[in-house]
Amino acid sequence: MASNLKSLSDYSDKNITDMGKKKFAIVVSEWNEEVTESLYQGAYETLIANGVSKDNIIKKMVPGSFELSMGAQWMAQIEEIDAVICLGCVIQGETRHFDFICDAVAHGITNVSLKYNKPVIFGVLTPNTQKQALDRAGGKHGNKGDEAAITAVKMLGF
Ligand SMILES: Nc1c(NC[C@H](O)[C@H](O)[C@H](O)CO)[nH]c(=O)[nH]c1=O
Ligand SMILES: CC(=O)[C@@H](O)COP(=O)(O)O
Repeated sequence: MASNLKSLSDYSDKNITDMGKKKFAIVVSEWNEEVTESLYQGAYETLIANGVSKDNIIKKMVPGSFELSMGAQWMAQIEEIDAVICLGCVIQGETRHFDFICDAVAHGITNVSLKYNKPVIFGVLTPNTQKQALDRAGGKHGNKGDEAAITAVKMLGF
């Protein structure tokens, strides 16, 4: 369902299990930092709102979304980490570079999740414009960071 039909920040909080002892890593891309920092704030606040301790949230930065897979792997291999949330924003430019980054990071994050048998959440915006990005990072379509965080919480309650 397109984001303009369902806010990224709307979710059911039914069946959320106790997150008091769960540890989360949030890996954030530095590219489009205005957007990714908003995604991080959304994810952080959503984790806290669902019972996660501030002391159990680790933030790590990577240069760009392409590096999210590597950052996710370095965090997922830490036994104490229960879930990894990857946040990025890849904005379409003039060339096909966008396609290669988006494809690589989607497959990379999936591979890390399956390799370490832990939720590794794809919280990466792939808009055509800066406006579309801002609309999905706390704007009219909600915050993709909220969605990524509640997805991690729900997966830990599987
Ligand atoms: N254009 C965007 C990038 N590009 C950088 C790549 O992610 C990567 O860091 C570089 O290719 C070196 O490996 N990254 C984003 O996150 N968003 C963009 O719009
Ligand atoms: C997604 C990108 O890497 C992109 O911003 C690069 O821009 P361009 O395709 O115009 O070189």
